[in-house]
Amino acid sequence: MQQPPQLDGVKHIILVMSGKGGVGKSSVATQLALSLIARNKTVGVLDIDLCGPSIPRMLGLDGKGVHQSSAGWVPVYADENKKLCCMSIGFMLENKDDSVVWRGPKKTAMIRQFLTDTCWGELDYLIVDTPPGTSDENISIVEHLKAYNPDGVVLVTTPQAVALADVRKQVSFCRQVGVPILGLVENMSGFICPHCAECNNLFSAGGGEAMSEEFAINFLGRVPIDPTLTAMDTDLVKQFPTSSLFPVFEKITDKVEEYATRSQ
Ligand SMILES: Nc1ncnc2c1ncn2[C@@H]1O[C@H](COP(=O)(O)OP(=O)(O)OP(=O)(O)O)[C@@H](O)[C@H]1O
Ligand code: SF4
Repeated sequence: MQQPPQLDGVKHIILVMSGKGGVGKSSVATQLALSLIARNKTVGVLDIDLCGPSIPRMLGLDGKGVHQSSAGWVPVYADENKKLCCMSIGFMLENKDDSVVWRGPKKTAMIRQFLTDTCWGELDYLIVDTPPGTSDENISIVEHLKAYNPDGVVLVTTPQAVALADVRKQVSFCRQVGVPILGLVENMSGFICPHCAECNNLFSAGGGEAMSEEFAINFLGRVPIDPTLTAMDTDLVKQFPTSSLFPVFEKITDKVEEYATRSQ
């Protein structure tokens, strides 16, 4: 398949996936992007969760729209310095609560259009937030990006056994479709007490680390539950650098940058 020309200026492509819904995949994708822009990188976030797009809400961009220019779709910028741009079906719905009820071929066509018709410009990183599991969207994005050699996948799970079992399927999916796995993040791992900022383990911790060893993949880190995160949702871009999750993501981002070695 021909390389989409709109991605010519993109240095690294990272997909964020999870086997199960609600484990914090979009949060991890967003926080990784915010951590990268704090390092002065330029970042694009492509939300291909067509049936449940959450990136616009997470970045406080609900109600914003994508503009059409002569060169293609202009993504929505999330910050004043234009370091972070986003593309999501959520920017194209008349009402944010409208549901997208599409069959596979229409979803595939939309994903292709996101890649080929968006003016991504010069980006250090394009982070692709995917729907949970091994849906049509996940298969399409991997097929479309294959010609472009994505750096790999960041897998997200939670400590509960069922999410860990689902991650096994996701590892197998990545291996079957031939996309490298950059590593695994264990989200909602422990709880930061709002009173004393101490981190307590709610569920047994360490499952993600053990699973990483079992599958010979990198363990990127544990992200605790931070009760202030939901409150930050509306202004995450400004508040994230001062949040308790920022130092956690610094370490995760160090590893992601180290492993994202796709040749250009
Ligand atoms: N570490 C965390 N601390 C506190 N809240 C979190 C954390 N991670 C995620 N959340 C919250 O959990 C909810 C679900 O997270 P998110 O939307 O990122 O999950 P997802 O896996 O992308 O879901 P979906 O299956 O819908 O794509 C969000 O409200 C988010 O703010
Ligand atoms: S961690 Fe400490 S401050 Fe927080 S709720 Fe428990 S006992 Fe209270």
